[in-house]
Amino acid sequence: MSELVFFCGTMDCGKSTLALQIEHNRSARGLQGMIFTRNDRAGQGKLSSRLGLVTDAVEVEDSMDVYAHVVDHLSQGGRADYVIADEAQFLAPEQIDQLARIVDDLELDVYAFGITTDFRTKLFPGSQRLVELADRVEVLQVEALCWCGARATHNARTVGGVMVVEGAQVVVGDVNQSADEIGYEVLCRRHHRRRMTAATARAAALSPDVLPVQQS
Ligand SMILES: Nc1ncnc2c1ncn2[C@@H]1O[C@H](COP(=O)(O)OP(=O)(O)O)[C@@H](O)[C@H]1O
Ligand SMILES: Cc1cn([C@H]2C[C@H](O)[C@@H](COP(=O)(O)O)O2)c(=O)[nH]c1=O
Repeated sequence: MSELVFFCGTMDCGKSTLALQIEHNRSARGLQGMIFTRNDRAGQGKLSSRLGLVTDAVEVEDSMDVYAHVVDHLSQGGRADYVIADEAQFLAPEQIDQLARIVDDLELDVYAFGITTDFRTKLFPGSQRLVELADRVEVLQVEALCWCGARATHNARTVGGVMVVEGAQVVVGDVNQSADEIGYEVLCRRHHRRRMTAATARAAALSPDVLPVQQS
């Protein structure tokens, strides 16, 4: 029975790497996948992992019907044995419904990968729809870590290392950006709630307020 699987986790936990591994293992056995992505950091029509691997993919545009795209491909004599959708949080809810239809009507496995929540801990609409529709939701096992060593569960947006809570939901970016750039950092819930990033924790530790007072 084919299924819709949502592989999720924080940023930088290995989702795209797993997508590329699934693609590699299936293509090594002669299967052919249809790979979708949207807004990958490597550019339009790319699925890339921080381990340096990258493959070509179909860029999902706003108005695209992903079900119709696969049907067109098949009806023109193309082959698709399974479907991968990376950065699935950026897909519209209707496009997630189209992925489910690929599973149900075309009987293809669909593997979707994405972060569940944004920098304000709110579900992305595409991820919400995946949680609602997926046959299985798998949380990635390679856990990203907060600066304190706890499992990172949330994504923070930063400017110069300082967490921000205002702004557009979608801003393509990466972890470990240099100062002044908009970047991201994964945090445990405790430190996300306290807005305490690695940089602000370091600054607080160095502050004279928290140094032991020398009595003479
Ligand atoms: N130099 C490195 N050596 C080993 N593993 C690395 C290295 N750089 C990144 N990684 C691994 O790659 C993961 C990020 O993979 P990626 O697929 O890009 O994540 P995601 O798609 O979830 O954002 C990191 O959590 C880490 O495990
Ligand atoms: C938290 C958050 C993230 N994004 C963007 C930043 C990246 O371009 C992607 C996540 O990619 P990854 O492969 O999982 O690292 O999402 C965003 O636009 N808005 C957010 O709130």
